[in-house]
Amino acid sequence: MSNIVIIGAGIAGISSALTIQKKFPKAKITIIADKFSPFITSDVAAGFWWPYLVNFPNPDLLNRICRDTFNYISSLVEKEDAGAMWQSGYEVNRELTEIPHWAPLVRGFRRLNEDELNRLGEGYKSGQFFTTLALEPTTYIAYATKEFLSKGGIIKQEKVENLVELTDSFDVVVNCSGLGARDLVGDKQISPIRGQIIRVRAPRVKHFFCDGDYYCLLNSNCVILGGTHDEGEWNMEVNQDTAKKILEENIKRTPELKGAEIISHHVGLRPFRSSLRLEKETIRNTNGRETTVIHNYGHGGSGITLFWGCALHVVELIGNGKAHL
Ligand SMILES: Cc1cc2nc3c(=O)[nH]c(=O)nc-3n(C[C@H](O)[C@H](O)[C@H](O)COP(=O)(O)OP(=O)(O)OC[C@H]3O[C@@H](n4cnc5c(N)ncnc54)[C@H](O)[C@@H]3O)c2cc1C
Ligand SMILES: O=C(O)C(=O)CO
Repeated sequence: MSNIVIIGAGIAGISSALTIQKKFPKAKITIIADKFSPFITSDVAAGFWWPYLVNFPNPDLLNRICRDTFNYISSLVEKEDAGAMWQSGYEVNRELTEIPHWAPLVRGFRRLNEDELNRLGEGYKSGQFFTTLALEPTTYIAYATKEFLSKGGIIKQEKVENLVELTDSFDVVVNCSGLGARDLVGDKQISPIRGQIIRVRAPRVKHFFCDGDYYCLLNSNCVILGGTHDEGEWNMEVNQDTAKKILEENIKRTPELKGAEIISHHVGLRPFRSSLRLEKETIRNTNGRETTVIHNYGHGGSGITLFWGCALHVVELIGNGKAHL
């Protein structure tokens, strides 16, 4: 039986494990990670489907990845325990922007007119109203992990010090280590973009709102207020002044937040890379053994927006050449 390992148990790792398990049902598939949900970056995410702080050089593949992920999340909405939901709202900008490439994917995309922009706040030059999805990562990761284990998947808690060491015992290694790739494979192109958020209870808020500086996004039983984006910042401590500013600025934009009950504060480090790394390499180790390594990391602020399309592409990269797996 062939042996496949996925490094990482975040949204990228667990989804890659599911698509691989579906494609190669006879393979032995193991997820190795040093940290698991609910203590990883993926858990901090609002789960909002919206390409943000991510680069990828192949626009056709990016569109396909966006479409595959959007369609997959929309298929999860009817499943009680998957954590998917629809939400409508406003995205506005202080500069003139083009219609985004993903506009045809979301529902009811409509550009806002000048009067609407003026009513939403000062200085907005363009914007749109649309209906998109949210997939709450912690809920989804639990849902997906249950499916992975039910089909014979194996999970191990361990920090991988050196990826090449795994090539002696695995036919395929899938690297979904997020920001950990900086050390795991010495990739200095990946660095953190620190984000701080607040989870609040605000039942009167019925629309999302984002304007490039701050955002108010819906989840099934809370509203998520953000969104700082500090490049190269590793500090994981909640900054109280930042929290106060996030709350104040969001109340200005969404007055229904007044009096909202604070549930919790969180900090996460977006795994930002000059370009999302979604590619294959073959490693021949010192014993002359060849192993296929697939890299799937560097999703920046869009890990939930891109995860399923990336996981499907991981299987394509492993390729039919491994049909015997
Ligand atoms: C504040 C904030 C809000 C966000 N909101 C959204 C949003 O609304 N929509 C969206 O699409 N994206 C959002 N994101 C981005 C999203 O969270 C990330 O892009 C995504 O979580 C990255 O997933 P990942 O699986 O690559 O990484 P992670 O979740 O960080 O998982 C990495 C895994 O690899 C493991 N690992 C790393 N190195 C090693 C090693 N050497 N050995 C063993 N295991 C290792 C870790 O333990 C972990 O299990 C947000 C991010 C932040 C910070
Ligand atoms: O803060 C982020 O990274 C987001 O994607 C919010 O949608």
